[in-house]
Amino acid sequence: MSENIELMPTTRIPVNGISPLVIVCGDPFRAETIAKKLDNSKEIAYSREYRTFNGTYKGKQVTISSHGVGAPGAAVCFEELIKAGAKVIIRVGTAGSYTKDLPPGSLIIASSAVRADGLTKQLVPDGVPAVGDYRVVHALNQAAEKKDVTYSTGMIVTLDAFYAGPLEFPHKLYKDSGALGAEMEIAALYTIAQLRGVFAGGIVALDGFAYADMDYYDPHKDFVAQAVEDEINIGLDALVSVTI
Ligand SMILES: O=P(O)(O)O[C@H]1O[C@H](CO)[C@@H](O)[C@H]1O
Ligand SMILES: O=c1cc[nH]c(=O)[nH]1
Repeated sequence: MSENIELMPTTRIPVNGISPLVIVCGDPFRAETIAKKLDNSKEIAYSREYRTFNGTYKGKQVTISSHGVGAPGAAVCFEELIKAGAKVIIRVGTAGSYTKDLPPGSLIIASSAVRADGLTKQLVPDGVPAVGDYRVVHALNQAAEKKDVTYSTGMIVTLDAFYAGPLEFPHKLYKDSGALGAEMEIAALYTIAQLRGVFAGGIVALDGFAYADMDYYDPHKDFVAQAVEDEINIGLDALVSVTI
């Protein structure tokens, strides 16, 4: 008789088949890169843009999952991970910088995110902040302090659009309001974590300036690869050290 394992509908992640400790990233190939750092790594699901691995890092069971580009698709991943058993979720992503003090190749740990996305507007009222769990953010800071990296901790902006239309992105307004950079999913992660009672954090590698002309966007440079490698190690170290 075959075992009846319940799978989540969209990601095909097995219910109760993952670790409570989860790293998420946009790119399914980055999920594989992270999984290669684990002992006994095993791919457990690959559906649409959602690729999921289980393995062991520094003696603890962890899960790695990709969520694709943009808040709506990522939200499906976050919700299904939580239904399957995730308790701590750390996003390891990329972003554009708002400040010359954080040049491409450096890192941002997101203590909070501006909800400049559409998804969270359909979940919670305006004015509800998207905040990282203080223990997860602290664990990320502690792990970053042990590495030779340039990083800062603060507010990030989560946008839906990547390539601009005739409307100008309000990057200057966000920068002047204190934001350090822009990406596309952290506000969704923090909002959903707050709603579902789980603990989230995020770290991003800067691949350029957010206000630059995206026609020249190139996230495949060596210094970006190095920054991504650094943040993966920081994310994994934080994940297995966080006390909640
Ligand atoms: O590198 P990831 O995790 O995919 O994150 C960033 O890269 C994508 C845009 O190229 C968006 O998903 C943005 O948030
Ligand atoms: O959303 C993103 C991701 C990477 N770099 C950017 O400028 N924006």
